[in-house]
This record gives sequence, C-alpha cells and structure tokens, in this order.
Amino acid sequence: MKLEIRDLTFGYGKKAVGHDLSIDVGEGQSLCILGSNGVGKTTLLKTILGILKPMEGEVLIDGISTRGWSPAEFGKAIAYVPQQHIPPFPFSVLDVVLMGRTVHMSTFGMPKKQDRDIACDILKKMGIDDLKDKSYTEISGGERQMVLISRALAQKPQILILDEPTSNLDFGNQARVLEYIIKLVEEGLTVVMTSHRPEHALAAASKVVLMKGGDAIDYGSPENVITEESMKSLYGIDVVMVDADMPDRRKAKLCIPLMNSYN
Ligand SMILES: Nc1ncnc2c1ncn2[C@@H]1O[C@H](COP(=O)(O)OP(=O)(O)OP(=O)(O)O)[C@@H](O)[C@H]1O
Repeated sequence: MKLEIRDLTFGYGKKAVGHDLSIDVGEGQSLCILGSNGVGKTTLLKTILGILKPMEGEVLIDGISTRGWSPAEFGKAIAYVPQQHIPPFPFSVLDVVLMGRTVHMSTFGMPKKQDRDIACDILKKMGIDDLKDKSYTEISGGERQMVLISRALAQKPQILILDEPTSNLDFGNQARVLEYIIKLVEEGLTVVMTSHRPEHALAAASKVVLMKGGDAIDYGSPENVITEESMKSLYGIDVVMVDADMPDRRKAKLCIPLMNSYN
C-alpha cells in the first residue's frame, strides 16, 4: 500500500506542530523520520494513524483520503508500535499479541485457533516464544518492545508504523529488530518509523525526512540526506561520517558525534 502525505499541517487543537509536509512511501519501502526531541515526529505518526485529524492537507492510502475513516478501517490497513505502553492489567504476552487480531474479529468475537496460531508463529519468528505465558507487566522494557512489535504484526497490516522501535533494546536486539524490519519491507510491507539514530536510517530506510522547527528541511535517500552538514543543522553537534568496510565487501555508513573526549 502506498502512503502519501499531502500538504499536511498537523498539531493539537489550533496549535500547529508541523507545517505543509508532503512525503510518500510506497509498497516495499521504508521511511525514517529524524529530528530532535519535541520536533513533532510522534504527532505526525498520530496524524497518519487518524488519532489526530489533519489541520490542513491530507493523508492518502493507495490514493484514497483517510479523512472520515473509522478506527476499524485504519486498523485493517495500519498497525502501530508506540514508544511506550503501560499495561493496565497483567495480561500474558500471548494475550497482548492476540490483541493485534482484534481488528479481524467480529464485535465481542473471541480469538479462534487460527488467531492463536498466527500469534504463536510471530512470537517464534521474533525469537520470544519463551515469553508466551509470562505476564506482560513482569518482563523488561526491551522484551515489551519486542512483544509490541509482535502485536502489530499479528494485525497483519499493510502499513507498519513504529515510534522509535529500537529505543529500549540492547545492542543485539536493536540489530535483530532492524534486520526484521528490513525483511518485512523486502516482503512488501510499507514501513514508517522514527529514530534518534542516523545509522539506523542509513541501514534500514529507503527514504529519510529531516524535521526541524515544524518543517521538513530535507527528504530523499538516506545517503543523500544524512550528511555531516545536515546532522549538525538537525542536532546542533558536529559529526563525522565514516564508511566502514563490511566483511561481505559492502560499505556501512556510520555517523559519529565529535566529542572532546576522543583522543
Ligand atoms: N497531547 C498534546 N497536547 C498538546 N501538545 C502536545 C501533546 N503531545 C505533545 N505535544 C507537543 O507537541 C510537540 C511535538 O511533540 P512530539 O511528541 O510529537 O515530539 P517528538 O518529535 O516525537 O519528540 P521525541 O523525540 O522527544 O519523542 C512538543 O512541543 C510537545 O510538547
């Protein structure tokens, strides 16, 4: 599914957070939104998800405006992995993942065997099936992040939206989640994510948008958009871009902040 954001102004009530944004991301592509704290990344995601109404402009899915869509219509197309999720009850991990199946059930419907099979299969693919029967309130923040990604995938969305998907994860799980996102994109999913890690955008995104002061100051391929100059402009620090030789002869681009402590 193609996601288009056309001349979008978004925010809370009458207060605009972002202005006149136009970006698109197609099937089998991923878009990463970079920008400093409080610039409006989550607010943009909430507007795409229909949680907030556009102040001006439109969000289109496969060319159709989502204005007036019901939560069920959004739920069938888009799944969301939020930054933080505080559970009100001690559901089991499997129950949380099964919640992703709700959009495919009738009102008051109960999960069927097929729903359980889908949920268990995703937990296996994410490498966390050993957590299945644990209480969601008694697992670590990083494990919870993996469970939330599983819940979103159980929804079988066409578009997956992730707000800082690697923020709570250890070094290994960050790489695993990024690899998994890359695989899902290769399989045809449309992904939109936010990140505070330029390397993650370089590794996993087809397109990057840089947000500053409510505007998109640059938008395009990660290699073109993520530069020493643009990162200084975005985050106010000097950075050095380095090409690292990977064992398979590929190059990986790294973005290293210039700190006085290096010697
Ligand atoms: N519910 C709300 N009502 C009014 N203003 C809000 C609300 N939530 C966030 N804001 C404001 O909107 C602006 C953008 O916030 P947002 O959470 O979208 O930023 P962000 O780029 O996702 O930040 P971070 O990187 O820290 O997660 C901030 O100034 C914030 O204070």
